[in-house]
Amino acid sequence: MIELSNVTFSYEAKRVLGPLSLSIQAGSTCALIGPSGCGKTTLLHLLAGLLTPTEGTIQVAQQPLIAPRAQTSVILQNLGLLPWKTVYDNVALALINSKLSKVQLQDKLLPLLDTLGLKEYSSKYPHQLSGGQKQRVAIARTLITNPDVLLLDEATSALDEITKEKLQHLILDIYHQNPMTLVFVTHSIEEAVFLGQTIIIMNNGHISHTLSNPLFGCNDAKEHLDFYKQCLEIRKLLKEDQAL
Ligand SMILES: Nc1ncnc2c1ncn2[C@@H]1O[C@H](COP(=O)(O)OP(=O)(O)OP(=O)(O)O)[C@@H](O)[C@H]1O
Repeated sequence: MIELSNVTFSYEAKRVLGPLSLSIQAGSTCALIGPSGCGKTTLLHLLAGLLTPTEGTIQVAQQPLIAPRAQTSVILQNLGLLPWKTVYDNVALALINSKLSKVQLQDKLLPLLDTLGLKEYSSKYPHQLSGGQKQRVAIARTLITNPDVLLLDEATSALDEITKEKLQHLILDIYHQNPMTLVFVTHSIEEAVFLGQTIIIMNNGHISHTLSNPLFGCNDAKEHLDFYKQCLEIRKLLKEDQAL
């Protein structure tokens, strides 16, 4: 689904990523984890087509990626909600080019807002929402277009532990209902192990480790000791990388 071949990226003359080759299977989930500044967001922006590789190529769904794709949805760190639009209109914005009638739009939007626990907030503005509610609006806006690739940049980072867990379960449920290719940047080892089928550890613009995660997809993973063993393994690798 996603193929990177010898990709590098430089901001002005400074190379911050690569060369890096990577293959992500269609319908799988992939966590990107690593220390601050190692290039996770840059990689995600490249996958979104928001940045163009300095060298190398990226293919998504067998097509060269030369611009953002309509079927790829992205939630960036700032969420990109428009403060002057209501929850409903922020989500509806994703379908602005779809030529749906007002009623068709409502039929599509209201069930999704309901699923995400946002129906009662549909006429509220972003500043009237909590951090977790804003994250869910951003997720609703991306899901309404049925993306085949979903890219998340620290989607749960600003949230308290319980809200974070709820959102992680919601992301897993959404994935189970409609498995898209999900790539997410996280600073949380637990989030990587809970949501990542493949866990990619990055360091200094390179991939230092790629792990396949047998615990992925299990709703009650956090009830099992193996989950924490996997977390410890990743913690160890991250520490080893930083000691280099
Ligand atoms: N617009 C920019 N211009 C110049 N350098 C940049 C720019 N954006 C990022 N960088 C540099 O590129 C490198 C990678 O940044 P990136 O944001 O991809 O890292 P990250 O792993 O996502 O970090 P964090 O976890 O802190 O969000 C860093 O050294 C950063 O300073």
